[in-house]
Amino acid sequence: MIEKQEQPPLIRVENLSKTFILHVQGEARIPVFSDLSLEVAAGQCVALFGSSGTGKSTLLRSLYANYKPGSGHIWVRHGADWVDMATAVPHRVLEVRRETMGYVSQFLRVIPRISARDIVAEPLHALGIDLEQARAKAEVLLARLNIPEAMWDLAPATFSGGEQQRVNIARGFAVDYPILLLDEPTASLDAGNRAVVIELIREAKARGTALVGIFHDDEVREAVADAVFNVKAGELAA
Ligand SMILES: Nc1ncnc2c1ncn2[C@@H]1O[C@H](COP(=O)(O)OP(=O)(O)OP(=O)(O)O)[C@@H](O)[C@H]1O
Repeated sequence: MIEKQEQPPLIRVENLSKTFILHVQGEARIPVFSDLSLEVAAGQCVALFGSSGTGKSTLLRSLYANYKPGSGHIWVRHGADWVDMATAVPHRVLEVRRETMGYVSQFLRVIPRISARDIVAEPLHALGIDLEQARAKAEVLLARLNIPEAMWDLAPATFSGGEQQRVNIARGFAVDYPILLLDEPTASLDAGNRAVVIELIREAKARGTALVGIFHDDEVREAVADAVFNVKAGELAA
């Protein structure tokens, strides 16, 4: 029997705690989670789980260094180094985001007058990929996500919610990041486009990407997640 090769971890969360302090409301304290530890390996997809308000989004945003945790570490494998996103200086955070860690948020940040094609191509071009090559990859992704060709030259400000979300997903998958964070990537998609997103996630896993996501859709979670992390209990279950 051939033993399954153990994959190396790409994310190591250690004893992470977060309390929001509302300075404009009399220093009110909102404890969200404490002492969370979690490892995510190459090729593994971990779904964050918990009822509304347990801190799934807060954890995901902390991994991306949008929020600063109160204590603990978020080690991410960045090339040959380990970078702690909890303490990294801003230029290091930006470097990790550019090269190592992608993030698909729920909503597209539209940029006036920039076409859908260029919004998707931009993260690749930022890595030094030739613009025409980056645009070609953007077109493949936009086509897979069923954005009609006639819309590729348009700025997505006027697109529907689902169309904007699909442009956002295309942008998130443009670069083959070693780590990808997904915040409800299928929230406003129909069944056909949900299936495309499932395929994209499976392809990323096969390439060795480590994924952490929030999937409210049971069907999507079951199709892609290898393990579920209960944010309230701080426990990982297969
Ligand atoms: N920027 C913020 N400032 C203050 N409190 C916040 C902030 N973001 C989240 N919270 C609080 O932290 C707690 C966790 O919120 P979070 O959005 O992480 O939960 P969630 O599990 O993702 O919920 P849902 O499933 O409803 O999206 C909530 O009580 C929320 O009010």
